[in-house]
Amino acid sequence: MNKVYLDLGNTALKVFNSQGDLIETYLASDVCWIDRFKSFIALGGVEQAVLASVAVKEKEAAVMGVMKGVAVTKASCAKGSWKIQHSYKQPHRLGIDRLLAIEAAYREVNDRLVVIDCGSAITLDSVDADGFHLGGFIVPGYRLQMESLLNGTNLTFDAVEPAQDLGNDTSECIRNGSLRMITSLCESVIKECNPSKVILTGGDVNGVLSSLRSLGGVDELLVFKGLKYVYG
Ligand SMILES: Nc1ncnc2c1ncn2[C@@H]1O[C@H](COP(=O)(O)OP(=O)(O)O)[C@@H](O)[C@H]1O
Ligand SMILES: CC(C)(COP(=O)(O)O)[C@@H](O)C(=O)NCCC(=O)O
Ligand SMILES: [K+]
Repeated sequence: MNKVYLDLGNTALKVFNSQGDLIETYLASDVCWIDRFKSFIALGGVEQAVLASVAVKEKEAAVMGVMKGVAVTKASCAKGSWKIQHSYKQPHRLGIDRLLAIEAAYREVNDRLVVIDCGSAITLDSVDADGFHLGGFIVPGYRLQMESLLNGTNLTFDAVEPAQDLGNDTSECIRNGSLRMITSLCESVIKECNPSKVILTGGDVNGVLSSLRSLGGVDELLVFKGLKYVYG
């Protein structure tokens, strides 16, 4: 497996091989995650890596520190040939995971699209038929919404599955409220942008936010594919 593709988000580090198989996942909440990643690299099979990182610099430095001896290419909007032109006033400020996801999606759809990434944060990005990034939205992901209520109020609640209905106890009101808020945001953006395709990605699309899958297609490999398209 000589070359790997790394997606370092605020919650997870995902390692893909060149075929797009997810071969390792490390959650930041796991105290030993960096040691486990170190053991993986110490196996010696990895010679090259392409890294997409939006993590805090300490976490990124820890990942880079483990990869001494590996030739690492760090993805950035300033490096590589992109089909997406974007709208950010300061281009380097756009999260590289967002840029890679819309790059991959646009290369496949070649038309107006909306990409929704449900991870630590939820991002929505709109692209026109010419590959121009019209802009987007960033809101706290589902877990962060729960954490902010736990941290900022006296509320306690259970881990019930969220649904779209009105809640009849505190837990239902909170969880369903967040799901409803996220769903409504997605629907209103889709309505306004009128894309020919909506693509959903990010860890929560397979779990707590799986009801969003009715809004479009799902592609868990968008960031990987973007890395592969732009950096080979
Ligand atoms: N402590 C945790 N234990 C289990 N799953 C978690 C934990 N924290 C986050 N997750 C889940 O991990 C997934 C991470 O999503 P992902 O899109 O990879 O996030 P990011 O790109 O922000 O790192 C989400 O489904 C999230 O709910
Ligand atoms: C918005 C994000 C925090 C999402 O990160 P994630 O949920 O994938 O961990 C990340 O794309 C980021 O740090 N972006 C930089 C700011 C911006 O895109 O405007
Ligand atoms: K995200």
